[in-house]
Amino acid sequence: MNRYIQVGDNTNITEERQKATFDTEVLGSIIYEGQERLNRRREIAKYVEEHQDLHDPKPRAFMTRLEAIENASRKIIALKKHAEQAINASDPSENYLFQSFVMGGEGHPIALHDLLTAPVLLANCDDEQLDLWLPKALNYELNATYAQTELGHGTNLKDLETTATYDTKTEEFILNSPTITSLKWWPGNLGKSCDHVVLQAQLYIHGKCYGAHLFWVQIRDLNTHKPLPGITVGDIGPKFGMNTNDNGFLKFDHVKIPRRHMMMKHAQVDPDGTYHAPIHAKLGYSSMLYLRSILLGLFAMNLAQSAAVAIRYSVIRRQGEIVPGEGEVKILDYQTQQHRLLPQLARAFAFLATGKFIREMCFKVMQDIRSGEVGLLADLHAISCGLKATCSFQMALGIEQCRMACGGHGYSLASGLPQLYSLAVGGCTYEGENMVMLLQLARYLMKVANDVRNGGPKEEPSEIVQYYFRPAKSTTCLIDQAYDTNHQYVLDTFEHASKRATLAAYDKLQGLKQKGLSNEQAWNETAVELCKASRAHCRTFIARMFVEQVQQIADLPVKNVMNDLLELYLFYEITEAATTLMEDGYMRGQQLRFARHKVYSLLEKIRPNAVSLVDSFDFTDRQLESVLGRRDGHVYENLLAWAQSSPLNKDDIDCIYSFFTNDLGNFMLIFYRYQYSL
Ligand SMILES: CCCCCCCCCCC/C=C/C(=O)SCCNC(=O)CCNC(=O)[C@H](O)C(C)(C)COP(=O)(O)OP(=O)(O)OC[C@H]1O[C@@H](n2cnc3c(N)ncnc32)[C@H](O)[C@@H]1OP(=O)(O)O
Ligand SMILES: Cc1cc2nc3c(=O)[nH]c(=O)nc-3n(C[C@H](O)[C@H](O)[C@H](O)COP(=O)(O)OP(=O)(O)OC[C@H]3O[C@@H](n4cnc5c(N)ncnc54)[C@H](O)[C@@H]3O)c2cc1C
Repeated sequence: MNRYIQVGDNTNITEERQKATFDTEVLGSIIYEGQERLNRRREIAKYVEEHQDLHDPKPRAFMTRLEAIENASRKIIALKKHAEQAINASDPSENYLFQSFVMGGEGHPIALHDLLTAPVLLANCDDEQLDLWLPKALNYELNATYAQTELGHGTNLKDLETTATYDTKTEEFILNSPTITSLKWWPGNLGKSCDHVVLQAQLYIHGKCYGAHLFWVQIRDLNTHKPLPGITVGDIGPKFGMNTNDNGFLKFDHVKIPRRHMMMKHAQVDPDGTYHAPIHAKLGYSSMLYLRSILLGLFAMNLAQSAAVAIRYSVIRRQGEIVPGEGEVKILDYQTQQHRLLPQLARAFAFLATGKFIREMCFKVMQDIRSGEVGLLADLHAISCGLKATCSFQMALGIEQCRMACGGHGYSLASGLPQLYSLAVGGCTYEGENMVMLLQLARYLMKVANDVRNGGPKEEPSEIVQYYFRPAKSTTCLIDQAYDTNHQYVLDTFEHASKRATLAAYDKLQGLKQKGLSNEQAWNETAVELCKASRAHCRTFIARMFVEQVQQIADLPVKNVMNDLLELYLFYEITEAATTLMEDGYMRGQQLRFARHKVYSLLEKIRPNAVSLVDSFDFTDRQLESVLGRRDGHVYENLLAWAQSSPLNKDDIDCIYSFFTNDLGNFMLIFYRYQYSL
């Protein structure tokens, strides 16, 4: 049952909805973790629809960067005025929903503040500091961002150059940017909007460097918004995407801040300069841990949005015949189209299940840290780094695949897909460049491999890596066994691939060290294999999360369709991992062919449910910002209306004609006449 069936919709899409074998409402409540949340989502969306001041005056594709930033500023102010009435403003998930409906993902002047300030303060400030700063942050009396990356260093935090030198005489820190490469570069909303920063700077006391620490620093006057003395700040210019966000640069010239403006929950500096180290050296990196963990759910939604656009469009678009003489088919009937799109949808569901697990694990770790417990920190750091890299990469490729699957119209900004891609692909870079993130997970996996090679773990291993220590049930792949209804053999296959990749990287690393290479040289020469191991481990983890999620579904029709998607995900991933699996003889050609055929038959099986599956996400047209992905399927007439709203169509003046009216134009006219004897 698809609840979106409506009179007046394009019949091509209505007939798709009539084919649904499951209730979109039930799946929707699973996606949004409960019927109540799904209902709230609808209420908030309805509120946004009903208030015109929360809308864009024209498609954002037709705005200049400046217009888009002004529009975003106007809307965020309107949004804050409406918040009391529209949502439970103290509930972060309602706030996030409301903002995403109104603002989209391109950014706005308080995006970073909303995303990070409260979590960073809560994780890093002592009680007295929290009392002073948190209420102001929550009441929007100030607007802060997270200033870590510098012109010269983003990845390698150990070599950040901004200094915070403690002066025992005045009990102040002196902030300085000693070189051009030490300028802060990239922080969101730093360019024009924010007045405070959470600053990562190297702490120096009596000439000794204690590494990067966090400071709370005011950079602009709260009344005039002018930079404070000693501060140079500005926007870094247009980017590949996220252009309504004013990512900025920042330079300090011996700016003084009070001692108590160092965030002192974990590390402290006494008035006399005595330093107290934190219980874990990397606690100051917790904002990255937090964001990497919550980003996975966002990646899932970005991918689902692009699948929603491309799948809906693919049942409207008719092109060519499959059976000559039977008329043009919907492009979704082509196997190649299904093969391009449906695995993206399956991955979106897989990432959603994974994101939920990691988000909950992150909240637990944050809670533990507050009570002085850091036992799970390394586990979460490793897996969240690996998953951030794996999911953002597959999401970005998936969105681009959806865009290309829409042919020419996918190239138009009317599809919404180029904007979604340019926004989403940033996730491969921010919060840690993807290769670097895979290598962080690999560090952790090498410790696991060391235990495997040396007689087992010294202490109970985390649940996430326990499979490395379990003996394999079979030395060959059994995925073609018909009775593998709970997908255990497929999971065994992924586990085999992870173990093999991890141990191969480990053995290579050890071999190189035995040949006399230093740890660092050996690491660099094994880096590609290390990344492979991380990806394989992430694939195993995601697959397990998805299997467990589907196993828990109570509603049979939904469970059936989700099981189809799950199988598609699993067998598609097997075909992707085939080289590794066949390299050691674990999988045979016959099994690879079995996996491929499973994929093809699942594509056919899922095809009738495709539109209803994406409908279950309950995306509003405002959210999708896509003429191709319109819920009512009226694509062509709206493509024309969209094109006609282009400022270029405002009048009939020829741009070349106006060019001819100036001197250079006259010259060009003479030149052309001469050239072509006009
Ligand atoms: C719903 C959400 C809506 C979202 C809307 C999206 C909007 C997007 C906004 C985008 C905002 C973007 C913000 C940013 O990008 S902020 C800047 C982020 N920067 C990075 O991520 C930098 C990447 N670099 C690092 O993280 C580190 O430098 C790196 C981990 C790579 C290395 O650090 P370091 O050199 O100090 O450490 P080592 O390699 O020597 O490792 C030492 C050990 O420490 C462990 N470690 C490292 N980090 C952590 C951590 N966070 N927690 C726990 N442990 C950590 C590491 O594993 C090593 O352990 P071992 O020695 O035991 O192996
Ligand atoms: C849209 C966007 C928003 C951002 N917002 C913020 C923000 O709000 N606050 C903030 O502080 N920062 C922000 N950043 C900065 C971001 O966190 C960094 O760009 C990111 O961490 C990558 O660092 P980098 O730019 O130094 O890349 P580099 O480290 O220079 O990467 C370049 C290449 O070098 C490789 N490389 C680097 N080190 C290694 C290594 N050790 N081993 C192997 N390969 C390596 C990388 O894999 C990559 O291929 C943002 C960036 C973007 C794009």
